[in-house]
Amino acid sequence: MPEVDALKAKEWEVGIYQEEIAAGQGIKIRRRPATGLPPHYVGPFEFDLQNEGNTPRNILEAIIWSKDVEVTQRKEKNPYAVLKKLLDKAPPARDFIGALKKANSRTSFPGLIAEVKKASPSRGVLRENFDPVQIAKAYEKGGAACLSVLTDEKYFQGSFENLEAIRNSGVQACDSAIDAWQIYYARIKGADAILLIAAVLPDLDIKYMIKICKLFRMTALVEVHDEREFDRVIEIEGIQLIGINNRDLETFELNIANTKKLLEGERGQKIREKGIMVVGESGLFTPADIAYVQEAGVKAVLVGESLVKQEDPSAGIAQLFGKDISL
Ligand SMILES: O=C(O)c1ccccc1NCC(=O)[C@H](O)[C@H](O)COP(=O)(O)O
Repeated sequence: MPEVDALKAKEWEVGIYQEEIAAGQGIKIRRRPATGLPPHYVGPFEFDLQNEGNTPRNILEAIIWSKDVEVTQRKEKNPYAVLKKLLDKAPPARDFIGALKKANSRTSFPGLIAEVKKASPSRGVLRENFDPVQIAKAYEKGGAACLSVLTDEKYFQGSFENLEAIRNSGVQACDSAIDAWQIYYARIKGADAILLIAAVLPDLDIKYMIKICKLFRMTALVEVHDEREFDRVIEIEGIQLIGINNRDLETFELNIANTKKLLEGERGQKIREKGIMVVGESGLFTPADIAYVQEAGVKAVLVGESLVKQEDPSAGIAQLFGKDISL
C-alpha cells in the first residue's frame, strides 16, 4: 500500500475511535464525514469505496462538517505559532460573567446577551440592512450586558471582521467553537467568551477548551439541550456558565419549557449548590417568556431573532423585558 494511503487508513482508524468515544457520551453529531475506507486497488485502477457516512444527517452536522473544513484551511494560513505571537497584542479579555451578574442585580431581570446575527439556518435572513456595529451600539444603549457575535459566514452570514469591529466599539463578545484553534483566533479578534456546544464536543474536548479559556481569562459558555448533555457537563470541573438551548439544533423545534424541565428537581439543586450561572437561550419573544425562564432559575438570557428583527433593537430590548432596562 503506498505511504499516503497508509496515512489515510491511520486517520480513518483514529476517526472511528474518536467517534466511538463521542457515541459513548451520547453525541450523535459526527465531526466530519467518514473518510471512507482507504482506496482499493485492482491492478492500476483505484476505487474510492463510498459509504453512507458521507452525507450529513441534519443541519447541525452539516454546519460542523463545513466548520471543520473552514478551520483546517484557516489553520494552514494562521498556524498556532503565528497566533501565539498575536495574542499579546489582543485587548485584554473582560469579565463576561461579571457583566451578566452586575446587570442581573442592577435590573432584577436576567442579564442580557444580545445576539448580532444577520441570518440563521432555521429562519433565513433576519435583517436585510445589517450594520453590525450599529446594532451592537443599539443593544448597548438598550441595556444589554454582553453580545454574542456570530462569525460563521456560510450559515449565519457573520464574520470575524464583525467581531473585531464590534469589539473596537466597546462591548463584550462571544463566539462558538469546535476546535481549540478558534479560541485563539477569537481571542485575537477580541472575544471575551466562547460558546462550547455539548451536542458536538466530547467531555475531554470541553475540559481542554475550558483550560485554554482560563489561560486567556475568557469565559466558556457551555451549551446543553437535553438531560444527558446537562448531566455530562455539570460534572466537568471549572464550569461556571451553562446555557440551556430551547432550540433543538437537529430539528429546529423550539420549546421554552425545555429550560424549566432541565432546572427542575435535583438538577436545579446541583446548579445552585455549585454556584453555576444558567443562561436561557433561544425562542424568547415576550416579557412573559423572560418571566417564565427567570422563574425557572436562569440569571441570564441569550436572545437573537426577537431583537435583531426590530427596526430599533434598543427599543426592542425594552419591549422584550416590558421595561427599560438601560436605566
Ligand atoms: O438558530 C438556528 O437556526 C441555529 C441552527 C443551528 C445551530 C445553531 C443555531 N442557532 C444558534 C442559537 O442557538 C441561537 O442563535 C441563539 O440561541 C438565539 O436564539 P433566538 O433568540 O431564537 O434567535
